[in-house]
Amino acid sequence: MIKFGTGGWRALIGEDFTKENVQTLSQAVADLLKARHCAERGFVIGYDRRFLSDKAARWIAEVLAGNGIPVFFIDKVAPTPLIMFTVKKLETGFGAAVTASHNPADYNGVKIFTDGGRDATETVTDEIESFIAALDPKAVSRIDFESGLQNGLIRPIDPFNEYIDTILGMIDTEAIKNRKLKVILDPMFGVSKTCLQTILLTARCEVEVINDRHDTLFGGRLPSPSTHTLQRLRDMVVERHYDIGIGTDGDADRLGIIDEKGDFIHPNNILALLYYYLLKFKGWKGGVVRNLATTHLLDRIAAGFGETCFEVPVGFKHISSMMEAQNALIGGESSGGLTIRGHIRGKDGVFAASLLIELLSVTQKSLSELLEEIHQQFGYFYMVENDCRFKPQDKERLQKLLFEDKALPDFGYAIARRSYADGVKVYFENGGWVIARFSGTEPLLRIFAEMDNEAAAQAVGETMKTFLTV
Ligand SMILES: O=P(O)(O)OC[C@H]1O[C@H](O)[C@H](O)[C@@H](O)[C@@H]1O
Repeated sequence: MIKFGTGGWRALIGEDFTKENVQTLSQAVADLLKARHCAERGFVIGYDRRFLSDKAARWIAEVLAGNGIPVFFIDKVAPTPLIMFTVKKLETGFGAAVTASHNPADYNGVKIFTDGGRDATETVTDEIESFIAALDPKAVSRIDFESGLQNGLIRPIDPFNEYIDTILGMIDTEAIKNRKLKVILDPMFGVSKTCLQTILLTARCEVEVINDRHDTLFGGRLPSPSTHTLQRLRDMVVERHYDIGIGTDGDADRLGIIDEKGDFIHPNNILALLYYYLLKFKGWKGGVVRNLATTHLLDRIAAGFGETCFEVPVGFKHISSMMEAQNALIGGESSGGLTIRGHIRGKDGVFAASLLIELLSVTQKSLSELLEEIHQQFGYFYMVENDCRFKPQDKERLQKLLFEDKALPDFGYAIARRSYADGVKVYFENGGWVIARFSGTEPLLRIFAEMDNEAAAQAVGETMKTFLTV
């Protein structure tokens, strides 16, 4: 079965991620391009370092070329944001990355991109799913990859320089050169190294890279930057006195940061740091877009500068749409993805990391100092995440309880309102909140709680978890 979730189609290799399904999906994409009369604009394809990614990228190219659609093929492992950037640059209108992003190693998948280098909206993925439903698997048209190269329908491209130079053009490299930062990079066996290392070296940072060999098992860890998965990076930052440690997820659209003390900077705080920096130090104007499981510290910063914070469901496609509608300055999620106005409309871990390096250089402050400044000014926010696995037979019970009965436990705080825009979110009168929602990328129920102190956030999260798991 091919079903799109929060960020593209992801499936277990050998179960649903099969050659046949990849070809079926590609034929449906070809049908969509023809139906929308944009087939002649072509299609960008790139892939990450996962098991079968390079082969699956060729399977997609063969079907699109078999349908007469010109394919721009990035024939080396590439960060997802670079592929999105290429969709924007070549104005193809559509493109795809073979990746399962931060999922476990036995997954792979396909992300579909649209105009301006952004994640396909639900309307587009719903349309692809309906083309799949209507498709006779025997009706897949394909040509061999080699024939596609020969007849020119498949064109190998190398957009690395343009992407790297564009990012270098967007950051203050002179300020970075003067600061002479010591940076350690952990690509988590993924694809960020070439771009990020080149950018940092060009800006004369001292750079060390760990975990960069090709290992489709990601060193046995989940390729998702977190306080646990970046343990080695944390140790090295402290032992070798780096100014910053940068971790990127499997396809480099998300990032995790370790500060000079070895502390993991939560993506919520990365967003707060960058938004505050752009407003205060660069004097830029504009609102911020966050999903409903991301810190409300952003609302406070926005209000402090006379700006607005916009809330959307989880999924970067929603962030992109709202950023566009509101011409917002920055948009991001607590899961570690962000972008800013003027860059691609999707999240970019390489760009976000480069901007943080600029922030360190321009402000001449450490991340922890700057974060303290923000907290002193706008208050303290603590978020806890309690993911729980549920058995498939339990999903129905949970859905009924939460969305039909609309039941809730007693959290001990007065409730201001609730939202059912994505899962259930309860907003307390004191500014705190808790959310429970089904992940669209993993078989998990995600529970997040944010309060003004850690103990309260833990307690609220636990109350929700106990209520749902008994
Ligand atoms: O919480 P989930 O539904 O698993 O989504 C977690 C994340 O997955 C992907 O990376 C999406 O691109 C993000 O937009 C989303 O925040």
